[in-house]
Formats: sequence, structure tokens, C-alpha cells
Amino acid sequence: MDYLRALKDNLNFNLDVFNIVSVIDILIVAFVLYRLMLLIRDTRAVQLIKGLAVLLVATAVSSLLNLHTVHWLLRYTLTGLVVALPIVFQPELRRALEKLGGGDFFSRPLTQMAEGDRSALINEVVRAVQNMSGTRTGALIILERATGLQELADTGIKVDGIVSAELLMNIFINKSPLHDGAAIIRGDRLVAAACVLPLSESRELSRELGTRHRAAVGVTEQSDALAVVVSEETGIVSMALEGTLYRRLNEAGLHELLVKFLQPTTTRSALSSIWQWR
Ligand SMILES: Nc1ncnc2c1ncn2[C@@H]1O[C@H](COP(=O)(O)OP(=O)(O)OP(=O)(O)O)[C@@H](O)[C@H]1O
Repeated sequence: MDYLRALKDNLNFNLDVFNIVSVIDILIVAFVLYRLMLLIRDTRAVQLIKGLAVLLVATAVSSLLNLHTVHWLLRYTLTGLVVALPIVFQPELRRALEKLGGGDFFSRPLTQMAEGDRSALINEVVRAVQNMSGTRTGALIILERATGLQELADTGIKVDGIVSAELLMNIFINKSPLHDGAAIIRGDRLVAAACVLPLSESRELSRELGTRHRAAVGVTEQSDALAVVVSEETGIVSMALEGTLYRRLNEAGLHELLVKFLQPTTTRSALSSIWQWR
């Protein structure tokens, strides 16, 4: 009974001090947690967090069941892991702090850009792709959505320029030192070029498709990004999304797909993008 009374007093106290500052406080924490989740999504930190969650649950269960030795072992394992974390994840932590300092932390993804800016960007991408298709210039352009692709951008050469059809064509032109690999677009900026992407191992992809197309599908299997490919061999334009390759797109088709999939994220899809960790 004493316990229940103490709990009730505590609740009353907490409700008394709940005011507009508490709401702001909670919103700030929610925003920071959301951005942190986006930062670590699709990085190896996700696996570790899942592992930690399992250990935490196991520790709580062992305590409830009075399994003293198991509980002792799990507690010390957790303590050891917490000490090891900053060492193992030193590169990720450094990158996260750099992002925070560089203002990238607050940058707007493509799907949240103003309608006019997004439409201008889509037009530039479509114009470049059409041109490269005509000249059979191989290209691989990745458009970042909610999933952060910084780890992939770090495999290439930093560009950080405003996207234009001319910039894209210049990058993929055959003799350019940046033409090999993928260009990554975040918001209205071309973040990096010559990036190395994970290759898809899907057996459903036609055998005639080589590594450029497999890389396009690969990145969309592991993130929510869009990948646009121009085949060097045939000039055929394709777009990959969620592991599916849409082939033989004409100008209108590509434009339509980009407009459709770069729509501002609804609350529901934004939420699912937080929780659908793969
Ligand atoms: N892992 C990767 N990440 C990014 N780009 C890659 C990757 N692997 C290959 N590429 C790009 O693909 C090019 C090779 O394309 P390849 O001919 O094997 O593919 P393809 O799908 O048949 O394309 P194409 O129809 O243009 O020939 C490389 O020169 C490089 O630019």
C-alpha cells in the first residue's frame, strides 16, 4: 500500500510540474533522438543497438527470475560493452560530431524541399539523364531520401556543389576522374561522386545487367534512396527503388517516377522510415 501511495504522490508531483517547458523539453529530446536514428540507420551501429536491446531484456528477465549467476554475468557484459562502445564506434562518433558541427544535422532531405526547388532539381536530373542517354554516357545517380547515405558518400570524392544538369554531365563524361562510381545527391546538393555502392545479389536481375545496375539495385535494397542509371552500352535509362529496377524509361516516365517518389514524406511514411531498420 505504501508503495502505491508513493507512486500516486510521485505521479501527482510530476503532473504538477508538467507545463509548456516540459512539452518543449520533450519535443527537443524527440527531435534529437529522431535525427540520431536517421544518422545511424543502415550503419553497423543498428546491429549493435539490436544486440544491446537483447542483452538489456535478458538482464531484466534474469533479475525477475532470480537467476543470480546469469544476471551477474549479463550485468558485467553490459558494463564492458558500454566501455568498449566509444572505442569500436570511434569513426561513426567522429562523423556524427562533424555533421553536428557542419550544420548538416539540420539539412533538409530532398523530400522536404520546397515544391519549386524540388521540381527544379528533378528537371536538372532528367535533362542530364536524357542527354547522357543520347550520348551513351554511363551514369549512376543516387537521390538520398530519409536514410542517410554519408557512409557511402565517404567512399567517394566530396563535391558539395549545387546540382545542375551540366555538373552531372561533367562528372560522368568518360575522361572525368569522377566518372567511375556513383554520384550522391542530398537536397539540392551533389554531395560526392565516384562513390562505391553495395552490389545487389538478387537472382532476379537479368544476366545482361552488369555491376552498374547491380550497384543501383544494391543501394536501394539497403536504404530508401532512388537510383537512376544510364547504361553506357545501350543508353537505356532505369530507376531502382526498394530493390526493384524499372527499365527502359523515357523522359516523361523518369520525370513521373521522380516526382512521385520524391513527394514530401507523410507522417506515416516518415514514421515507418524511422522504424523499418534493416
Ligand atoms: N559497386 C559499385 N558502385 C558504384 N559504381 C559501380 C560499382 N560497380 C561498378 N560501378 C560502375 O559501373 C561501371 C561498370 O559497369 P558495367 O559495364 O559492369 O555495368 P552495366 O550494368 O553492364 O552497365 P552498362 O550498361 O553501363 O555497361 C564501372 O565503371 C563503375 O562506374
